[in-house]
Amino acid sequence: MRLLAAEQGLGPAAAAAAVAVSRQAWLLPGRQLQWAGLTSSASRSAAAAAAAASQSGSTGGGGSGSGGSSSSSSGAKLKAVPERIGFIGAGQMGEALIRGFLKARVSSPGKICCSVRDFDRQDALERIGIGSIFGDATEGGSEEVARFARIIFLCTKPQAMPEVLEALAPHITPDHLVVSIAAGITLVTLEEALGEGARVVRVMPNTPSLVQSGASAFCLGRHATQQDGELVETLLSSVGFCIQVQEKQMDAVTGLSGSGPAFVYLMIEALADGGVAAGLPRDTALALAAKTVAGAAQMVFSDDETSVLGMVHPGVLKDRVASPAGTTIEGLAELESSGVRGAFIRAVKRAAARSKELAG
Ligand SMILES: NC(=O)C1=CN([C@@H]2O[C@H](COP(=O)(O)OP(=O)(O)OC[C@H]3O[C@@H](n4cnc5c(N)ncnc54)[C@H](OP(=O)(O)O)[C@@H]3O)[C@@H](O)[C@H]2O)C=CC1
Ligand SMILES: O=C(O)[C@@H]1CCC=N1
Repeated sequence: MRLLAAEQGLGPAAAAAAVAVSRQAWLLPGRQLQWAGLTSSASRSAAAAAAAASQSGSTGGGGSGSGGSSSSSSGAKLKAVPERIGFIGAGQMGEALIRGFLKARVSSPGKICCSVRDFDRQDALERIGIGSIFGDATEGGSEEVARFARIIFLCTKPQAMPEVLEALAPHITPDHLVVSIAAGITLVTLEEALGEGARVVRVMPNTPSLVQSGASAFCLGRHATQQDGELVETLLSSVGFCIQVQEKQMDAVTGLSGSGPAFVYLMIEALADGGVAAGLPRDTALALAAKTVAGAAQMVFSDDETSVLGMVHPGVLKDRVASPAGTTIEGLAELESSGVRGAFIRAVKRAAARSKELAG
């Protein structure tokens, strides 16, 4: 398209517009995109705000800390959530959420409790100020969490969920909202295990929530109210981007944004290896690789003449980097001949399929 514009003697602006037209095919006509409950009419500013927040650094979503409000990563003022929050399991993802909520000041250490199994976990949580730490969820911990909190996050491995749900079920009342982050575990499984009328939300967060740059999706169970959805959205928005999806999309979300950080880390590591191979010291190579990935991701959310719903198509951005007969196109050709694009697609599909398998 760019070549065509040049052949027609168009200037850079007209050429950019021509590229925009070609790239807009990626958005289906009339498509409604929902970002954290916002409809497409508002999503451009939400996406731009998300990018602005992430540009402000790792604490970009952090709140003012006064007056009981904080800022979401979309820049909107969030009210601190008054309800007490319990975590059953607080490992990699549970602790990332706890730290993220605290950093965003959407909750406070006195309003959070955890059920954990080992002393290391207990120490780590005490160091961030959590005072109410209970033992194994299958040995009384769930009862104590249910007594302490009205919102209960289930953050154990999917394989541990049957016994955790069995232990928790007798203590769940209509006042509780149960939020599961377990890959693959369906709303029906959660609702059946927790008993008739249980208010359940299924969430797929990711670990960058720790630094207010998470990407989460959620779906509501049969008995969860709109207010429950708004509450979960408030919490997840405080630690990054959040979007409501249909449950049938949750395995795909898991394969993409749940597992995705690991795929990107592998890419950063490989880029840094390339830098070392080309002669850079390891630390310089790693810093350049990670900053390049972060900056490239932010560019997708930049608002230019080609953007649609606040996003620029990555193909447009890629084309702007690659000069004719330059360095980038040589590297891109190498990636394409190595099948990297297909490898990423297959990685997401395989991870999504594994999420489906975990449903049992
Ligand atoms: N890691 C990630 O990036 C993401 C994970 N998830 C989901 O989050 C969940 C947790 O994953 P992750 O944080 O990685 O796993 P971790 O193993 O790091 O954390 C799970 C924690 O749960 C604890 N636990 C297990 N059984 C009990 C019990 N009966 N009572 C109290 N605590 C218990 C474990 O303790 P112990 O160590 O003693 O076994 C562990 O600390 C999974 O369901 C996963 O699918 C979702 C999105 C992203
Ligand atoms: O690897 C896993 O199973 C979890 C779910 C998504 C990310 N980590």
